[in-house]
Amino acid sequence: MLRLDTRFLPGFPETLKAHAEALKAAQEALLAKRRDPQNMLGWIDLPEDTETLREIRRFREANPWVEDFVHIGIGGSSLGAMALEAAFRQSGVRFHYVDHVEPEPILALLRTLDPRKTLVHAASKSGSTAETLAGLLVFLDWLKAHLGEGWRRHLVLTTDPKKGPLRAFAEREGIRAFAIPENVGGRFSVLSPVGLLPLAFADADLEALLMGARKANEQALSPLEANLPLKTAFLHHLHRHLPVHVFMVYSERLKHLPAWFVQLHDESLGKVDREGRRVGTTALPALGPKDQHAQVQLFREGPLDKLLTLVVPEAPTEDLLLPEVEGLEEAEYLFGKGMFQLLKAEAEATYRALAEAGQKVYALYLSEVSPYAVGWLLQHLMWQTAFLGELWGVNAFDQPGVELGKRLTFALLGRPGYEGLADGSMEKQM
Ligand SMILES: O=P(O)(O)OC[C@H]1O[C@](O)(CO)[C@@H](O)[C@@H]1O
Repeated sequence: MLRLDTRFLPGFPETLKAHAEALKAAQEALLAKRRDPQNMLGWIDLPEDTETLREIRRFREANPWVEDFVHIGIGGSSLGAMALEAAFRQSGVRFHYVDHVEPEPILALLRTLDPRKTLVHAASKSGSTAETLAGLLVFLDWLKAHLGEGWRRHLVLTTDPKKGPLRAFAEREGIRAFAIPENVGGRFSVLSPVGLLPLAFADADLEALLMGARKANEQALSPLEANLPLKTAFLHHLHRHLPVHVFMVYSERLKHLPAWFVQLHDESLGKVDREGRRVGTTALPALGPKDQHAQVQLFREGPLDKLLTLVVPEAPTEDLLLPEVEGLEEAEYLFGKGMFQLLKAEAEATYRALAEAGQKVYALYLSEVSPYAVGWLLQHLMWQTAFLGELWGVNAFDQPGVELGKRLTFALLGRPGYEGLADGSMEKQM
């Protein structure tokens, strides 16, 4: 379960009420877009897709031999899987992420893997992302060299149901390929097979994850009083003059969650709006308590240019008692306490210290770090982003700003059709 705490933002409930009509209009405008698949709102329906869940389960059961799972994908095609697998892995399967194109770590990984026990999963909505294709080329070659005709059993793809080079390749070669629904974009795809397939090999509780996400859906479809994502979206809207948004999570298990959120927030909302204005706030990832010893100095005494969200678990799923040790009396105040009590106290202390410094800060409490609560949180954040897109007058589901860099890369690599871009005639193409 998720709970919002705005105790250091006085007047927020009244301001929220005063804007109820505008927020209702934003909610209605977003929901009206669900009728057209072009609007890319298919992520709302993913938590209901029990058929895909069954298929993924069957695939996992049919492949009990997997000891190493290599996930090739980048951005939305890897960050969510990585965040959830790190938090909820229960199996002994080892996970490796190829979400980069640096040769040395890939070579180092290949030297440790046994191809007979390795499953390679390449995930890409478009099926044409250069980094992902490069990784796939290397691993395909490696599988073929070691396994001959047996390589097909060691490769699984997740991509668009109809379009793109990966879909075509899967069909030509008869490789198992799961689908990201057409109307689901990469950074909203964590609850599609992009995230669910690796999580199935992690033996994570997928039902609970999806059940939690359905709770966020329930809230997002409710009137304002019960609509948590609309409320947090409004918090961001109210503070849109603050350029930095710190997303600070008090959970080691969720250490990769801020990176997933950064892509969701920045790539969805950093845009030119309908009036031609540049809008957006810059999400900054932070992890408590580690960043208390790295970034909090800046948050306390640096510029008052931030809205901070602290994500804090309310209870542990398991706790550790801090024992008494003779000779370490300096730590006496810790003796007999649960370690979680220290974590909670640090989160609360940082919350108060940041508010005292004059930063704008609110907390989102997670009942615990469980698949259910985190599924709820992820879907909540996707709704928050979608509502913000409405409030800021931008399309939260495209990313035109990344295209030029991609085209220039193609030109630099001599890809046919992109000639001229790399040699200074770029301006002509812009
Ligand atoms: O899933 P794909 O198509 O490989 O894209 C990977 C990532 O690249 C982007 O398109 C940005 O270039 C992201 O939106 C996306 O998550």
